[in-house]
Amino acid sequence: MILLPFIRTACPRCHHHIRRNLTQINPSLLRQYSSSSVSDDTQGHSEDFQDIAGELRRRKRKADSKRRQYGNTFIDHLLVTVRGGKGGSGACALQATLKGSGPSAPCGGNGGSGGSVYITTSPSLSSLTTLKKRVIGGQGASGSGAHKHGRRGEDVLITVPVGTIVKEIRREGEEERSVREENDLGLDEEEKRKRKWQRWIVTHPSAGGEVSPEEYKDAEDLLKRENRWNIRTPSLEEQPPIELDLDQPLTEPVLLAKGGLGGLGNPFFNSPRVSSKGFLPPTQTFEFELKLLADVGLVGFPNSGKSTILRCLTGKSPEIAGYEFTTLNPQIGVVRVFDNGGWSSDLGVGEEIEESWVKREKEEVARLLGEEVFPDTTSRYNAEVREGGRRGGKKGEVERIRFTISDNPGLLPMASENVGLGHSFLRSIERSPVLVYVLDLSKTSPVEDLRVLKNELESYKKGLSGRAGVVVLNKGDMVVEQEGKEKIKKIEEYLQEGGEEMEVIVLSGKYNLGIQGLVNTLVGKVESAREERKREMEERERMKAEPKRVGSFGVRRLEV
Ligand SMILES: Nc1nc2c(ncn2[C@@H]2O[C@H](COP(=O)(O)OP(=O)(O)OP(=O)(O)O)[C@@H](O)[C@H]2O)c(=O)[nH]1
Ligand SMILES: [Mg+2]
Repeated sequence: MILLPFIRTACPRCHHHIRRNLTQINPSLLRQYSSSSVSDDTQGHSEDFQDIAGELRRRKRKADSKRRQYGNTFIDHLLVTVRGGKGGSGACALQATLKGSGPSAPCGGNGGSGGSVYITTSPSLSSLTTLKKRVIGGQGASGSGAHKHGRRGEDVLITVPVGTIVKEIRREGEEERSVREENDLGLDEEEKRKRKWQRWIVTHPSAGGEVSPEEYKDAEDLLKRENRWNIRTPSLEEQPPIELDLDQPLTEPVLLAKGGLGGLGNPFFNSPRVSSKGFLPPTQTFEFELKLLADVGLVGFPNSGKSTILRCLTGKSPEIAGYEFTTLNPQIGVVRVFDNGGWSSDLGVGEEIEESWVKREKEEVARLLGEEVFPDTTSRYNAEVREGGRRGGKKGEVERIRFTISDNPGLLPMASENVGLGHSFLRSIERSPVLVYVLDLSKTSPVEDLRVLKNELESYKKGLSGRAGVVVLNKGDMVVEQEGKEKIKKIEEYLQEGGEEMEVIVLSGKYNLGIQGLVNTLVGKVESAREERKREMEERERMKAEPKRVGSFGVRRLEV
């Protein structure tokens, strides 16, 4: 019963349901076909319809392959071409006059300016997936008769996650591009001049024959006087590239690309057949790089239990499975810690965390039996909060601190050389002030794993390995006491040798044991990292406010 509507909608031969699908997907495609023989086809399975179904399948396949190509739905690096909208052209129009009452006055309106492209941040985004590869501001409308100016083009807003770094890497003015192309073609000066006129001036030869070079020249001079002729785009050397580090939410949008000026109508040229074109702004290429901003980052080899630990700490339920590279994209969860030491988890101590496929199968059975199934843990968690039956966060309990934690794809030796998922994940932990090494205690030599992890972080970025303040030895349930003690001793000795102060915590993520100790440690680390950052910010502000001094005489420089 549940599957029936889905199957009927997906049936490529059923006229009615395909038709409904199409209205949702592409109205223009539907319009194109609705006038054809479909309505005459009483069976509802006409040739045209098979074409549409094929087209839909082709599009879906294309979209799916694109998604796969980008590793599911997470993108953290992207090049985007941005251009402000083109200005609309000025109009050539003449006022209607009575017969014999002299020449008509020009009355063409100016073109509207093009829309600009702005950028803003959204705390609800955690990937660059929603970004288009080409963003263009709306085009300004052309002017029209009776001095009607064209409408302004619409502004476009790009929304990115907090933590995105934006860098302008290429900028090419349309005028410069045309000139370069003309030089490549080897055109002579006369031809170049003509082309330039055509680029900037609109003419209407229908109103009184061919436009003479003198008329063009006059129009050029007038536009030059208004600084609307041959608008140059400064190169990246002349005007530094735009660089934004959006590590804080933006309070208001920032301009990336300005829309072009609109053209001028024929009254400006005092001519019946000359107006000017709108300005086509330069094309800018931006590099977008997302460095997620979680307070805590989990780092470890594949299968060490990072996702299981995220599940223990938060209401989030990431994919958990007994094979490597289950997690392909960084996941961020929020840990809320309450005054009584409890935290935001719906699990009881010792409660087993099942692998995702087991959980899904059980849910399916429960659904068939008609039992209530929460689609994910977040809603189960919310339901329990509502009922007040959850540990921590009950009515009257106060939240002490809240921090974010990222579960990352597993790291492989040579990840710093981009082996495995390499940089894509190292990029996202780079900004977490607290890193947690997650080691599998059941493996032969966890201390060797720790050594490799540290080396990888260090070779990716100097000093990064020292940011880790915690070593978690997971799967503590899988080792016998003596073996466990020996392994822990080796790790502690290794840390002592390096003179590193790291907390070592043994736990079992799968059975939700020992998590309280991890929560307490993380709270301490996050609090001191935040204080440190606050101090740094205050210091930076102080440096900015201090008057600049020249030489050793302490003379104040006059700020102009
Ligand atoms: N016995 C035991 N098994 C665990 C423990 N923690 C995790 N596991 C199991 O280890 C396997 C891997 O767990 P994940 O949480 O998916 O590991 P991961 O580090 O996220 O793995 P990748 O996403 O592939 O990098 C799963 O089968 C878990 O059930 C634990 O404490 N004890
Ligand atoms: Mg995982």
